[in-house]
Formats: sequence, structure tokens, C-alpha cells
Amino acid sequence: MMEKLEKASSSSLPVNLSESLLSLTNNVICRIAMGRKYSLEENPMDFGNLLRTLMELLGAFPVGDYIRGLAWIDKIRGLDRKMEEVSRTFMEFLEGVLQEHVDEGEKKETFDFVDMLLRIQRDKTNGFELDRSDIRLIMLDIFLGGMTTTYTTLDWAMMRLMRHPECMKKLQDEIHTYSRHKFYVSEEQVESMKYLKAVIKEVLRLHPPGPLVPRQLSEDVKLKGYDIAAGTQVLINAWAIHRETTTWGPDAEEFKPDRHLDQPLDFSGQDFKFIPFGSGRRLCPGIGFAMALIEVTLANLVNRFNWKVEIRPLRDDDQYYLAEATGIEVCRKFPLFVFPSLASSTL
Ligand code: HEM
Repeated sequence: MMEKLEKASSSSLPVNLSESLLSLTNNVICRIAMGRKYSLEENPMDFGNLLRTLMELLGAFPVGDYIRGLAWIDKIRGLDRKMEEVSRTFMEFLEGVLQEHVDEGEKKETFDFVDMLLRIQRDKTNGFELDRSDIRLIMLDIFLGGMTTTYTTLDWAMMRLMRHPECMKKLQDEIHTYSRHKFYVSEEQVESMKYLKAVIKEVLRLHPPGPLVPRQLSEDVKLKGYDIAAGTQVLINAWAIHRETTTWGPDAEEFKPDRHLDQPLDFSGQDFKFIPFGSGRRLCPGIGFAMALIEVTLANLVNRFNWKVEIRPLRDDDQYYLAEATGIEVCRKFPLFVFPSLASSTL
């Protein structure tokens, strides 16, 4: 990605940064979970689009799930058919990856997440049995849980920083202070970067990629005068909680990373005013991995380049840049087209 951006910096053409970020997270997740890249270019199916469609479908309101008699509405909307099509395409892809791992067997030099699942299946040492469809579903979980969330956070972060040049400058200054190597910022170096972490927290506050955290009540609850029966499905609205003025102040809607500098809020879901990774037993298991990837990627993008967004004179700027797509994850609606130029400190 960095090479592609460096090339672009010497031309006057804009780059689709959203596409590059999706490709990066796709490659990293594939390498970790499946042992190698299954790049967007190499894959015959349009992976980015397929993921987007799946996220939209998962976020759609299935009337029939709530009012059985109206399930025909979902059929007319084509919801069931579209869901079947997308799931089939995904499952065929994952089955192909699984078969590749089985065929390679002992010849394989690397050991990845799929190999680990196959070993559990073969050795039956964990006290439970995994069949092939369980493995496919776990792979899908990692894909859906890890890829678009991480990509979405990076995409919003770059957009917010470009729309707030004062924050971009402050972040660049911090990175230049800590990075010893001109061209590359390492995982070790980002550890000391407090402002970088504050920027990411602020992005996750305003744009939690999973804005609705679902739960099913295990017992009857009385909440603010309402009786809610055990078994009811409830959605915890992290998006609204993160913008609540009574807890975040009158400027809750504004992008102000500095608000996190003095607040020791972490991601473990213990403080219910900030829950981008959920909370409790189902807390996201990918926090450490996601944060490492986001911090290093963002630090390197901001260290190496100065950024300008493409000017769109005929549109209301904020409407364009802040527009959210519909779906179970809140990603940006329109791709981010940018002009990178090499930062003078890295020349
Ligand atoms: C910025 C990045 C990410 C965000 C904001 C995020 C957010 C979330 C949220 C809100 C949940 C639901 C938690 C709950 O119900 O309490 C979740 C679950 C999950 N996440 Fe993440 N996630 C991110 C990255 C990742 C990554 C990188 C992976 C794996 C590589 C991952 C894997 C999962 C899995 C497997 C679950 C389901 C856990 C369960 O149901 O027990 N996530 N994530």
C-alpha cells in the first residue's frame, strides 16, 4: 500500500484510499487466519462488494423475525434470496480455502488459524467436536468480525484527520518526535504515542463500527418503568451512548481527540459510556490485534505523507464526508479520494 501511495504522490491523480485500506486489512486478516493473501484482485468474486452487501443484509430489518405473519414481506423484498446468494458465495470461498489446507496437509511450512482448527478437529483433544461447517463458520466470524471493522476505523480516522488539519499536524509532530526511522514507524514506537491513541479513541467514539451490540435477556428486567421479559432481544446503542451530551459534554458531536488525553478510559467495556468493542463475556476478542494494526497503519500513513482530500465543489462537504452507509456496521458511504504528497521530513 505504501509503495502504491508513494507512486501516486508523484502524479496529480487522486487515489481511492478507502479501497487501499480495505485491501490492506483483507490481506492482513487473510494471512493471519488463512496463511496467505487472498487478494481482492486475485479473487474472481468482488470481495469488497460482497462484504458490503453482507453487512447491509445483516443490518436490514427482517420483519418476519418479529411478526411471523408478515414474513412474506421479506420474500417480496428479496431479503431471503439475497442472503442465500451471498452466504453461498462466501461458504464456497471458505470451503475452497479449507480444502486447500487439507490437501497441503503435512507439506505445509506455515501454521495458521485454519491449521489450528483442523488440528482440533483431528485430535479431538478439546473435549468437543468440530465438523467442517463449524470450521467454515468460525472462519467467517473472524472475517466479518475483523476485516470491515478495522478497515472502517482506519477510513473514518483518515477522513477525520484530513477534515481537522490541526489534529493531523499535532499527530504528525508526535510521530516525528518518537519515530527514529524516517520512513517506517514500528509497533514498538507507537506504544509511546499518546495523541495517536487519543485520535483512535475519538474515532471509535464517534464512529463505532458495530454501533448496535445485541443481547438476549437471561432474566426479567425492570428498566426505567418498563418490564422487559426474559428472552427478549435488546440492542445496546453504542453510537448514541458515545454521543450522549450528559456524559460527554455539550461538544459531544465534535471531533476532539484531546478529551481522551486526561481520561484513562480503556476498551475493556468496564466503563459503560465507551463501549466500541462491546462488554462482558462477549467482548470483542480481537481488540489487541485490531489496535496494533490500526495504530501502526495510521502512524505510517501520517508519518510518510501529507494529505489532501479531493475537492467536491458541487456537494455539501460535510454531507459527503460524514455520510454513513446502512448496514450492521457503520462504514463511510462514499470512498475517500485523496492526494498524498511525501512529507518533507521523510524525503
Ligand atoms: C476496530 C476494530 C473492531 C471493533 C470496533 C470490534 C467490535 C466488536 C464488537 C462491538 C463486538 C460485539 C461485542 C459484544 O457483543 O459485547 C465484537 C465481537 C467480535 N469481534 Fe470484534 N471488533 C474489531 C476488530 C476485531 C478483530 C480484528 C477481530 C478478529 C481478528 C474481531 C473478532 C471478533 C469476534 C470473533 C467477535 C465475536 C465474539 C463473541 O461473540 O463472543 N474483532 N467486535
